[in-house]
Amino acid sequence: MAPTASTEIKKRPISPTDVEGESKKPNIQSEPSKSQPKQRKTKVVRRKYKAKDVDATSPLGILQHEIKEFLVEYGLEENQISNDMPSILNDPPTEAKFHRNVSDVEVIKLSSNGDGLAIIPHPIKEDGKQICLVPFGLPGDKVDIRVFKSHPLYVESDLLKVNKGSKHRDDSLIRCRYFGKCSGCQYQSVDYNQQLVFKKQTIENAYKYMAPILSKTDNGLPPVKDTEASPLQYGYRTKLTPHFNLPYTKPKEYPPPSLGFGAKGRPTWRPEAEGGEFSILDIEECTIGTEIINKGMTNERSRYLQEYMKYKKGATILLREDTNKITEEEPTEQKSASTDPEGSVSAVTVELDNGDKLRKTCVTSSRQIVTEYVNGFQFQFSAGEFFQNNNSILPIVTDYVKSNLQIPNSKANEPNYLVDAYCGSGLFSITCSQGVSRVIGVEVSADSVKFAELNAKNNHIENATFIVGKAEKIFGNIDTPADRTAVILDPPRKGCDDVFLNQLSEYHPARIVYISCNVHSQARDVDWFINKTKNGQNYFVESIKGFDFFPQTHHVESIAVLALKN
Ligand SMILES: C[S@@+](CC[C@H](N)C(=O)[O-])C[C@H]1O[C@@H](n2cnc3c(N)ncnc32)[C@H](O)[C@@H]1O
Repeated sequence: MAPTASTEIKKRPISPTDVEGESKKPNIQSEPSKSQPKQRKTKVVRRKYKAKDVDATSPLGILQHEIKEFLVEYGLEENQISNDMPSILNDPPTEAKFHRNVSDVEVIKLSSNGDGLAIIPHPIKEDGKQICLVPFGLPGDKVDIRVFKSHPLYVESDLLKVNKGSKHRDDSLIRCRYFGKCSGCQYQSVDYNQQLVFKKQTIENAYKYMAPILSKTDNGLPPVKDTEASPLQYGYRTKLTPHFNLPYTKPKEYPPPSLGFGAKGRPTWRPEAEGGEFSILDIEECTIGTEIINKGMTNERSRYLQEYMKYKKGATILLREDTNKITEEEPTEQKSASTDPEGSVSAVTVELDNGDKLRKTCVTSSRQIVTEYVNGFQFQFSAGEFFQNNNSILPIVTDYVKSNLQIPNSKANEPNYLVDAYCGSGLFSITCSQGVSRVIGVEVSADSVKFAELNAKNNHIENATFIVGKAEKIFGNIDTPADRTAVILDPPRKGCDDVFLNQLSEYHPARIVYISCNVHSQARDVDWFINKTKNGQNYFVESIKGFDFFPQTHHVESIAVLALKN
């Protein structure tokens, strides 16, 4: 069904959007001439380059640090690597010189978002160089590329051909027929242990760039621990969201637009990769998705192919795994879930080592309640709300968090407490509740708090209470003695704000366990907390460790533990 990729190397059409920050079309205006009223004179307005705002903890923000490091390592000045954006925008011959093919480029290192980084000759400056992003490039690869997009201090390219593979490259490991085109995975051609090494380096770099004070202080940071492997390296993702766009002006009849995930450039290095030549790839299966999620994808795809003409605009399809225990006594509750073309609910049955049998289905409605099991605890939540996406690693992560909450020098029977900021539907509050006198969870989503309360009840946890509110306002409501309280932080990608970190410092808990899906905002927050808040200097970073929630991708979850100095 998915069109096969063309092996021809197509020249990208020159487009205004191929220059960062420039989106306007050339503005050509006509003005009446005073002397000859009938003749029209054309005035060409030059297109201006305007840089986009970049979040400092996003991959583009981190790229600025990586570029600076390159300049130092290679003894280059900024003016040697800079690109003349007004000329690229306004002068087609210059543009053609920049957006060109370059052969036998050596990939030097990996960027924080898993792209290779290379240095190539500058197309205009005699002693100049360009810093180039090479998607799917690995350190040591020798590759042919096509530069297609310019930015003031770097360029972007498509990978055309791998001439000599890096020592880390083994393309026989690739399992996905879309790998090389899909923006989801970057590391399928890398041995799994090496992926874990790359992720450890990402964490080390994140602290180097984003925690400048701690990383320059003797004993400011402990060595980053080895990254914890995911028990499942494929077939682990319990949620996927394929999407599609529709044409702006719809003819009476048109073929189904592709349904899948975003494409990564227009590479030709894997001519066998499927998915078509679209910005959204046409995808029928995802190798990192669980078996039932892939069944759901097949079902929803065939439904989409029948019904796409009924949609008014593009949409995202939710695929969320729902797990229910099969018991002899009670029949499994029949919830609505993705059905095959014959109308039967698709299901997968799994038998665990302890003899428990689980029935998995795929839910597509964001409001439907789904269930997951972690370390013997049952969790329910709305399919559209946040829940971690890799169930296989959650027992390891929750055990690790729990083991790091111990208040030092505790005497037997002394009460201790747990505050779980950004608690969602109670994952850490509940899995860490045993051995703690009281747990208080705080969460901005009232829906998630409703489920946190339900999950505590269903798991017979009686020492947990949950508050709907912003973590930034939490400390007015917390009455537990700070020296007996550990705090878990698990904020969204953007991290914690200064208001929250100042209050946390004022509160002065005995321990802090900071879990993050964006190690760059974590590193920034840890540096700021210790060096810029009132009581921050009383803490030290006890440990930093990565957890591989997303094998085959560049993503890494990081847990930092902060403890009070003696
Ligand atoms: C990364 S999730 C972690 C959830 C939970 N710890 C888990 O593992 O399932 C972050 C959570 O923070 C919540 N959140 C976002 N901003 C918040 C804020 N300002 N105060 C409290 N919670 C917030 C989100 O709704 C989301 O549930």
